[in-house]
Amino acid sequence: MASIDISGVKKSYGHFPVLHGVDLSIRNGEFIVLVGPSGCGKSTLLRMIAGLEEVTSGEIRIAEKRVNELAPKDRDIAMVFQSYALYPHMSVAENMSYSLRLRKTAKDKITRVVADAAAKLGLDPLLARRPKALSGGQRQRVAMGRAIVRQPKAFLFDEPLSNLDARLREQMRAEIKKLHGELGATSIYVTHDQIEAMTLADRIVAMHGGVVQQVGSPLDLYDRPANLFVAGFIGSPGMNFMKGRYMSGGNTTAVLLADGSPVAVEPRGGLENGTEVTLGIRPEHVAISAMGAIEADLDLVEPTGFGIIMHLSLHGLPFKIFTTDRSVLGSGSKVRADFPKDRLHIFDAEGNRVD
Ligand SMILES: Nc1ncnc2c1ncn2[C@@H]1O[C@H](COP(=O)(O)OP(=O)(O)OP(=O)(O)O)[C@@H](O)[C@H]1O
Repeated sequence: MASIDISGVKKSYGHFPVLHGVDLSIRNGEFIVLVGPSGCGKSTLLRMIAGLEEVTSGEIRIAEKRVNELAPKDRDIAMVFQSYALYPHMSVAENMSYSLRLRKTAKDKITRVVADAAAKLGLDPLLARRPKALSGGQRQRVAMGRAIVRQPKAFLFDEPLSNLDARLREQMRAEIKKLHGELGATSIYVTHDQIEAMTLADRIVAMHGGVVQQVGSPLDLYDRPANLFVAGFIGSPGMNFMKGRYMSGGNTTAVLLADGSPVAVEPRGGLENGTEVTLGIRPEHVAISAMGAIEADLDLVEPTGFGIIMHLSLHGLPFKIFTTDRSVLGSGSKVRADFPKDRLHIFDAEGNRVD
């Protein structure tokens, strides 16, 4: 196990910059998830840590040792890919033991380590099979088994579950989390799936356009998103945004929306009167109420079983409410609601959070 330190890391392909300077310190044993939309540079960052891509500038240290110039095989890390990358002509046991055999590890130790990993992953009955006789989930487990037996300093995961169907993904996600609890190994996991990021991470690194937008615990990012990008990316259905002007005077502080209607907010010391802001509220935090100050037109209702997503228009703009109260289904074409003050987020003209 090891800490991983990334300082001032930049990457360009030719003249095209892909990462604009990443600083990140990962503690020994921590589970870090790099999350962001396609093209944000998360795989490039992971591949640089693995040694599969050169670092253009900056430094990467694993267990406090600079690794920029080290070949992947000398970095003592294990990578688990979405494609599994198993050897088709080898059995499960042979696939799992391959790296140890290469290192000329003693036979009895190999047997013991492979048996341990197989037991942890529920692979005992499959050890003699070839990969083609396994399901996608079982292959993914073998890929993890192969990583575990090496007892590396860190595990790097590149979208390992994206080839699996939704139910299996959920199951494997829980298994990876449980395994991390048992092994306590430093792990970096890349995904574009924010649910995977929320459920797995000790800390999430949210990326966009080659820039780290926020680093924090899953609930930090959910409760206090640093900017509009993180606010919109984390949470499903996504946060509602409304443009307006911040007004504070006397006993009232409000954001005046485009149509002039006021939404009462807590005062924000850093904002001047009249500043343009974006107000945000999550669909699950809107309080439906017959006496509510906000009135919106109901366009569409999506019952998900667990709850109901209501698609509305508020002053002509799309707006969503999520509720588990089924009685709203009979509520007609208008919905009244309140925005609880403590659930409102305010972002300044640059899109940064204001508290
Ligand atoms: N070998 C390469 N040569 C040129 N550009 C590249 C190369 N590899 C990646 N890029 C570009 O770098 C950017 C970041 O790619 P990267 O694969 O890291 O994104 P990502 O966030 O992992 O996206 P995805 O989820 O789609 O894999 C993209 O714009 C991509 O087109």
